[in-house]
Amino acid sequence: MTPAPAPAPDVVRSAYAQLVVTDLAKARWFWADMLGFHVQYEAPGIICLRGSDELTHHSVVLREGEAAALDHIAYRVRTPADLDRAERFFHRLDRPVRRVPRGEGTPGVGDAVRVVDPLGFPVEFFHDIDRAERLIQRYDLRRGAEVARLDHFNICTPDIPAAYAHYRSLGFGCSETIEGDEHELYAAWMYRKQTVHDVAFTGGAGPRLHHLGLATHESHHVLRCADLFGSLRKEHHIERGPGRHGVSNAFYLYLRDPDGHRVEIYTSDYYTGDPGHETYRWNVHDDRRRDFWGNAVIESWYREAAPVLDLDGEPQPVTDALLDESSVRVGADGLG
Ligand SMILES: O=C1C=CC(S(=O)(=O)O)=CC1(O)O
Ligand SMILES: [Ca+2]
Ligand SMILES: [Fe+2]
Repeated sequence: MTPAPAPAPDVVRSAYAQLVVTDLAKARWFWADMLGFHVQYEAPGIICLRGSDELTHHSVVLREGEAAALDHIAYRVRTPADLDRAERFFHRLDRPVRRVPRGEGTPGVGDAVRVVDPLGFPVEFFHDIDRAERLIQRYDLRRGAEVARLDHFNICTPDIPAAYAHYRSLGFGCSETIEGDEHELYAAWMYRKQTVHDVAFTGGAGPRLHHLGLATHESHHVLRCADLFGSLRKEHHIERGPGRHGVSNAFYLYLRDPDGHRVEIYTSDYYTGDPGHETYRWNVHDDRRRDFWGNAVIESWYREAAPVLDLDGEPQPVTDALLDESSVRVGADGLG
């Protein structure tokens, strides 16, 4: 008899991502100088970064290594007791689970639980993290895109319904979906904090990291970011946009860092915190779903994503997609 699922940990929000980059100096230029992250901590081979609004140690960690990859994504949980819940929850699913005491994991983070979730992603759950100086009104320190905070993870996975079911079992709400005529699920946006998403699923070979969503306060920060890359003859870092999303209604720009890690500069989505918040469902044939103005989605955005590591730092094998949205002939995408 299948044992009942253990109570889920109480996830507060998507909190940080640790990326492997092959040249820390080049990455520092992109993430700090161009995006405007503040360097909270740096030591040989590692940099911890945070946005202007963030009051904890970091939201992005760059670790130097041989090949670009996602080391892990991390969710903050509400209480220390939620670490035990996370450990039991994923043990019950017969998934790899590892306790990481403060000092043995990511700098600034307290005791943590790391797992490989049922989708194959390396995920950390933590409660304690060092506080950091309030920079919210230090306008004198803002630069580049002036990123304010990490907003979301977007992950590539071959089985969107399985991803949806897993995150529902963790208590995530669903703000928006992209569905076929028979309601087959192509993509979903899911949340714990009271905005459009903490995590979203893009159909494709996986487990792979599609992008990190970084929030700025205003659309002019998104535009300035694009202008800065253009001015410096670094326009090749711009992959998609600027534009207005259908899903989320956010104003966006997608960039690729020196290792190809994708980031989204993202602003002006909406509140989802009331009881019974209703999911908004887009049809996969609606040209406005991914760009509200009907602009095509560049093929690399559907095809390219970063590999992820297991708990021992080894790359995870990927499984091909079950559904391929880019093969759905949609006028705006125009992809065959
Ligand atoms: O954050 C996002 C919000 C919307 C979209 S989409 O391109 O509009 O589907 C993509 C995205 O997941 O990056
Ligand atoms: Ca380009
Ligand atoms: Fe996004």
